[in-house]
Amino acid sequence: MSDEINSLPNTTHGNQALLINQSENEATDLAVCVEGAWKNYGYWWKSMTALHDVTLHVPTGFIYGLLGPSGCGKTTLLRCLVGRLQLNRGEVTVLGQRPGARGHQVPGRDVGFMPQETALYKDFSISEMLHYFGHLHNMNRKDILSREKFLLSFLDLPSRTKKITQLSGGQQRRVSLACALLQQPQLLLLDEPTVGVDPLLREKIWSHLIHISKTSRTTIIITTHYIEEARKANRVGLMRSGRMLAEDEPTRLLAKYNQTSLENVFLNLCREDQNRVQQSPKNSIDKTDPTDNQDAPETPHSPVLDLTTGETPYSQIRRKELVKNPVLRARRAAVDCCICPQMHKIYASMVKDLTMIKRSIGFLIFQFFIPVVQISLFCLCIGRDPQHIPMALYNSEAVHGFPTGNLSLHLLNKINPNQIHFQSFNELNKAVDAVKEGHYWGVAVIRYNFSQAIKHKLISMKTDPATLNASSIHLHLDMTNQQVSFVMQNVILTSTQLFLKDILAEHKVDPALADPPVIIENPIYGAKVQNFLNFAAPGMMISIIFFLAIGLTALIFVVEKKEGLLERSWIAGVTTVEVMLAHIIVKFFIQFIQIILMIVFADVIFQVKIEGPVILAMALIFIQGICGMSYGLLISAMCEQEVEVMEVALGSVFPILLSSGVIWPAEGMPPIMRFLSNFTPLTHVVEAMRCIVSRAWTLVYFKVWFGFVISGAWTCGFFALAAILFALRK
Ligand SMILES: Nc1ncnc2c1ncn2[C@@H]1O[C@H](COP(=O)(O)OP(=O)(O)OP(=O)(O)O)[C@@H](O)[C@H]1O
Repeated sequence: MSDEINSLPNTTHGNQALLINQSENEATDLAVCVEGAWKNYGYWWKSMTALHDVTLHVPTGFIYGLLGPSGCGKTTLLRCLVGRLQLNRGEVTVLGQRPGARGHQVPGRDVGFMPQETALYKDFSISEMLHYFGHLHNMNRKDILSREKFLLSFLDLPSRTKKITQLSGGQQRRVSLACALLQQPQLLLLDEPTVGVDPLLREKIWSHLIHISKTSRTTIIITTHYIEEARKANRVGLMRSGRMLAEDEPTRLLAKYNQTSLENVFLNLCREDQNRVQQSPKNSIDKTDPTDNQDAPETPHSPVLDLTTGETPYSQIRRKELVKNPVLRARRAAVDCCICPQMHKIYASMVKDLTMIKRSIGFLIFQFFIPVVQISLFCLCIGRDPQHIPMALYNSEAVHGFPTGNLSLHLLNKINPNQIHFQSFNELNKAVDAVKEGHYWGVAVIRYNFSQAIKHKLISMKTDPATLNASSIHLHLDMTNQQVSFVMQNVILTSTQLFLKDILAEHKVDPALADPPVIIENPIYGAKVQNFLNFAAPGMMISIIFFLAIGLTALIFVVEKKEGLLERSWIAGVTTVEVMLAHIIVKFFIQFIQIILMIVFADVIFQVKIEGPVILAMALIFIQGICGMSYGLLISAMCEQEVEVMEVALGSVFPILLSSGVIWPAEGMPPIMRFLSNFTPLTHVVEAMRCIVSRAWTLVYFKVWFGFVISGAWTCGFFALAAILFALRK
């Protein structure tokens, strides 16, 4: 129950309590009561007022026609009634409580809402669409089927198995109406239900609405552009530019204005309103922010009070007490948010997600392939040593053939041709020019007296500069490619060491003399021969699943939001938590298969050895996938269009990837960047993954469990932010 309303003295509020005098002098309870409603869109100078001090009263069992031209605020008012929009000022009571109040079924089962856009899942059949809403409202299968049968025949719909995409625009609107009528709610809010409907069917729909309003006391608020069809309503409200010009029975309005059509009544009211606005000293009501004007006197145009018969109980409500109270509203919102997720709503959302997947099997297979292709390409293209590096060779000793005892040939034979591929030149200048032209990565130069000098150095222990110079290979390298030049130097250094050992052994000297004074013992972790792949692959596995989850979730939710599907589900009572839980459960299976395929490819085919428990590695990747989903949800809360999603998602991929130490060790970053990298959602998780994969660490190690905790914390943070943004941007 609304706290403020309860606290108001001298007012009688609530579904059963608030009574109004009808023209027939009957006492009728109010299903919907709106008092002094102001609604602004946007902030600061961009703000525009969509509702100006609107008052609306709909007794239970009434059909209320909400009329007015396009843009006058009808949809805004309906969205306030179902709790999708919060008023800036004023109060709304629907079926006795504030919409969205804890435990209230508005939004939820008690309200059937038909939005202006069709808001249907295009790939679903009519039956699947009805079943989705039926499950959301916790209806059993039998009830859903019996209502489905009735609605199909009543709304003149084609076969239940027909897809929404195969229906005409008018038929789609009727399916949308069927979804609103499905659970036989106490309150029906229909935004333009008769658009695109032929006159006969329009008549039938009206008869049905009148029938349910009489027999089951369903309250119906209907907006329409066809002003005359609203004659059938018990009460109409005529709106213009966000203001309620009049609210009364159609016959009484016709009598009061001495007119034969509601169109003319509306014209008269518009003229009166126009004069009133022109005479108003302010004349700038559209720009007024009601929240800045809370102490201003009542506006002179208080049409409802002017045009209804005399004093009503609502006029006793002190408007000033209905002003925005941020603390109270924040407290209310926080309490309302703490709703325990309900199984039937999660189930309905899961069935809906699975149906969507079923409709796009190709896309599902594609989803399985993406991580496999990405990890395979990564393992194939990244981290391997460059091979067959072309190098020029100028061997002075061999220019005129190889003399006996030629040691340069011996040395060159030690160099693996698969790693460095030499091309001999007879002139040094030509070899250097070929490097300058980019044909080779460098020139190896061997002096004419190399063999002699080597013997002098090793056997006779001569170390004068001339001997040292002549006994060395001279490398003139193109150092523009770090990895290639590193491999060239490394290969030539190791081969030379082997060559020296051979020479020493030939001359009965211990070859160990050629070893550098460093002994690399068996490593504590990892293999003696390491490669870049082992370093980068764990990070890549985490990143692939993380970024995939971001993209897919963000796109799915933005499309649903854009097409009004998410809003419709929210009005049917689903919460963001339930939608997300359903998404996670369904994605669990997809992600599970993705992770298995990726690990099999990396481990079995590309030999990325996972030393630790594979299950732990999979669990970490999985949790990071959920983190990606919640980040995707946050992106979808921020963006309105798919293009924006792509921009934000792609815009975050590289900064996160580069600063989290996935590609290059964080130890190589400047201190400030290294500090900042602690605050990316990947850094600690990737580190934990490396510890599991390379060091066989388990959860008893700090770095591993910290990775899990950080991933969970980012997930909760993204999710909370997304929920707040969704609530703020309603
Ligand atoms: N999300 C929004 N942000 C900013 N302004 C909005 C938003 N939604 C509606 N408006 C503005 O509020 C005013 C009322 O819009 P609303 O959709 O309630 O009108 P309507 O009477 O339902 O019109 P129609 O019959 O064409 O649907 C319009 O001027 C519209 O431009």
